[in-house]
Amino acid sequence: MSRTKKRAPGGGGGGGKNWGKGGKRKAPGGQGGQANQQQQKGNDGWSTLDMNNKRFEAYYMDQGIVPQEEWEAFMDAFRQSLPTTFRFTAGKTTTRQLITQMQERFVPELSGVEFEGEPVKPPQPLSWYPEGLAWQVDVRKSVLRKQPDFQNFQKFLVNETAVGSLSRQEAVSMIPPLFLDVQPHHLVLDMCAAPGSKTAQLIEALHSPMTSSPEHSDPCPPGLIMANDSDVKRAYMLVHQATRLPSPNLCVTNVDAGAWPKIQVPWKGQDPSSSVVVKDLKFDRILGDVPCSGDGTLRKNVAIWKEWTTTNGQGLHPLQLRILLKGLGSLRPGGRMVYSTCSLNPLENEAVIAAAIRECGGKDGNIRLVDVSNQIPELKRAKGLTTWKVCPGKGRHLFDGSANNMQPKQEPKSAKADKAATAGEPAEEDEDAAFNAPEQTTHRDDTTAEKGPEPTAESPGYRQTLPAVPWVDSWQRLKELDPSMANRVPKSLWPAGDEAELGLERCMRVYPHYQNTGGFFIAVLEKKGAADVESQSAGIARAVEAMDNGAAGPSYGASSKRALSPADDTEGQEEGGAKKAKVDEVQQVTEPGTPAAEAASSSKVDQQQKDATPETTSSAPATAERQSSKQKQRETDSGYGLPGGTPYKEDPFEFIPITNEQVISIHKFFGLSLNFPSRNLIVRNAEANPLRTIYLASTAVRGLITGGGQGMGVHRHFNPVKLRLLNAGTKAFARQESNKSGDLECKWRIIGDALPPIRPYLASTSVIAATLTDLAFLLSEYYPIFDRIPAGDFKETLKDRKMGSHVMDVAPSEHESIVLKEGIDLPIWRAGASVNLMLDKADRSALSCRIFGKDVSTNARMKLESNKGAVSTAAPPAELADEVDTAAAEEGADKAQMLKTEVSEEQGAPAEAEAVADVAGEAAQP
Ligand SMILES: C[S@@+](CC[C@H](N)C(=O)[O-])C[C@H]1O[C@@H](n2cnc3c(N)ncnc32)[C@H](O)[C@@H]1O
Repeated sequence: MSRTKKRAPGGGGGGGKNWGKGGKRKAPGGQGGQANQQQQKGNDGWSTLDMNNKRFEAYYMDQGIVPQEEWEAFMDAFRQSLPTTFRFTAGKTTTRQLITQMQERFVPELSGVEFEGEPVKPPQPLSWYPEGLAWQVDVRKSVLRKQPDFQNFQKFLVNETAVGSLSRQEAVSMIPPLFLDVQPHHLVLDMCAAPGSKTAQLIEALHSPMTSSPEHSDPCPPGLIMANDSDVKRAYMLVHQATRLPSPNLCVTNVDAGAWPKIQVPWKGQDPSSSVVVKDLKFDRILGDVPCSGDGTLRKNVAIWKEWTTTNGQGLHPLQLRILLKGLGSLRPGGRMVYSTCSLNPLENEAVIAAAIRECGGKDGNIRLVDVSNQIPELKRAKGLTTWKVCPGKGRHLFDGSANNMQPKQEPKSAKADKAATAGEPAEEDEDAAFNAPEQTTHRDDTTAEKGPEPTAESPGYRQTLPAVPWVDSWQRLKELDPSMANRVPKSLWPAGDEAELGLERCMRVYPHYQNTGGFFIAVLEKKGAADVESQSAGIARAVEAMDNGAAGPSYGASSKRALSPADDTEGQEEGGAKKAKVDEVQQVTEPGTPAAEAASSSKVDQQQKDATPETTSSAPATAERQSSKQKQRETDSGYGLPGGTPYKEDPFEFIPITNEQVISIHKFFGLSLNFPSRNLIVRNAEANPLRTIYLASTAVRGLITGGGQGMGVHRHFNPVKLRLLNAGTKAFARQESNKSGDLECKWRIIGDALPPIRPYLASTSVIAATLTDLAFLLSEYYPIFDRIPAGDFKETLKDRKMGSHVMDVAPSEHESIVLKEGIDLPIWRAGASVNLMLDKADRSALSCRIFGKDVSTNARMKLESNKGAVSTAAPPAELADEVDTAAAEEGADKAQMLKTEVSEEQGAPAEAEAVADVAGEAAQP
């Protein structure tokens, strides 16, 4: 059998030169030279691990996840490193330019490049991703970094990633959001969102559904994206990521999705005479990209080869089911939820989907799997399984006989264990360790081996060379064999016979050999009901507007008080006769009297969840007793969380009164039109006082923050406490200190990232027309005093403008034979005698490379000069003596630094900065 670059059946994959040089070594079992005994080692140190795991092969071969004739291609693909894949941000003004740059510059530049003596295919768009937005290069990241041929391309990727125009993301990870079909008016929940690759796609889709064209982008759509993660550090990663894709519609929360709370919001019907009432928030779209064993990521996380055991997946099943049920309970009729994992294991996939549908009433209930087989037809995928096998825990002790011929024991385990204990014999569980131990036992005896060549992976005899798996036919059978084990294992792991009826074939399995990717599982579920039911975003907006106009707010009354007890507040919110999705739903899918919920809570993962998330099921008084007075004091000092829950230390989210003098000065200076959503401006202090940063939120976000009734401690509103809200909206205005502050009419500048949502409301007096020549000057000039600005309209208009923040509107134009095809808006600061482009270093470099094909910014020049030992030491012109600090402060600060400063100054504790630093090295997950 050749272990070569066999082209994958799915086309497009497997054949690229994206793996290291294969070395062969003698297999532990003594039969060398086969693909499954291959060791991968590239000259860039790709991996020296043994990429074999016979238990893995035996387990999945028995599950029948791919046909025998594809087995070799399937396993072979897993042993190769992943290609590099990335996506351009949909709907940004730069997106089309960047795609053109790929086509016209990098595809030709990288054609004919070789790696390890073989040609590498030039970058190509992923055929199944809309609008040519996603691309693939058939070399792994480390090669891109090290090979000189890729240097310019690598720089391009780094620059554009830093400014949010591009996201590196594994191809399969891009799939789930595509099936959600997010629209601008949708209320969207991403239940397990960190580190945020898919959240980014959801944000993009909300603003510009699957398009590369900025004309169809809505900078402040009616919908909402709520990105949640139960791990607080990872949730702060989401906050950090959000700075790359600023959106007024984004909220970041930090709760256990398996105990997703009921959220109340103000709502008003379409009838103008109706009053504002309270509604439970129902989402139009939900993504449940749940925690999983991750064996579909073998190509990236090579340690899994060694660590994988048959029990990896099943411990997560209860948590996955709880999260899915909570999601389905929070969906509006006609709403859609996508459940996904990067695991191949049916126990984490089809078994979870089937149990959830059953729990919601089965095939006649209110949840159905959507047939998406005609959507994204270019994406090759396999159907979901309608049957699978279960090997519960370390089940080997349940059997007699050789590993290849397991017979159920004659006596139930418990009786035998008792006897053994009496006789002082070792516990039989030791045998399980043997099955799951790293050594791989092959079961061809030596005589067979001598008889002929080893069967190839695609021949029927191959399975005999792998260990047997201790499968148990049903939960009832397990109960007969080992009642105590059965008590700890959920019945919902096993197929119940109704899988085909439930439509499990509609699930999707993506395998690595199909299109040179990792492995992934995706299921699209829908809550039955009219798909055209109005999104709650419209009712929330009507309610918020009515309250702005003096209508009475809703009465949260007793329900709000009840919500103070988290134990009361975790029940499901089904409509239309669906069963309630309770926190203990796992219990309901097991044999009566079987405490499967115990199994759930005894699983390691669950325990970790409990450690990391609010104790939402504990009783308040009991917890209060446990708290030391010191801890109580700390909580009082730093904010409040739910009683008994993790303290919630965030500064409050306060909307600034529109009568605030700073808001009035912003309105006047920028000539904002009357329909600018001034009421949606947030600050992070209890006094609602604009000190350094003002955030802009969408109306749906305002409804969410102000809903839920009265808050606690420093928090005026309850929802932020309940959801442990970490971030809302996007930074819009920053206070600009200047030596000439006294002369400023308005001390606030527009933050560049927030230009898209603010630009439509700006008066023409805040915008200054410019050309590419003016932009080239501002990018490359150390001291951009008025006298040095190229003669023209920009210079003349600028001189007449007031000191402060303006927008430079660069029209399509030409400079030194470089053509700018599409106009761009950029923030500038008009100082006393100079003007500055208000972009940080990364933005300047990226902009410069994108337009001029090289970095012409002062930053690059400074680097170059310092390398040559000739840094410009010329003093700034006298005109700038009292204003250089304004420019330098802005230009010198990169985003991360700005973020840290702002966080530590505004939030008292630099929690976000710390979290970002802690997780900085973490690679984006699929
Ligand atoms: C597979 S990752 C999600 C990847 C993410 N969707 C992306 O595309 O970047 C699973 C995430 O779930 C989070 N998680 C684990 N248990 C959770 C729970 N009970 N509730 C919410 N999030 C949870 C983990 O912290 C982890 O960040």
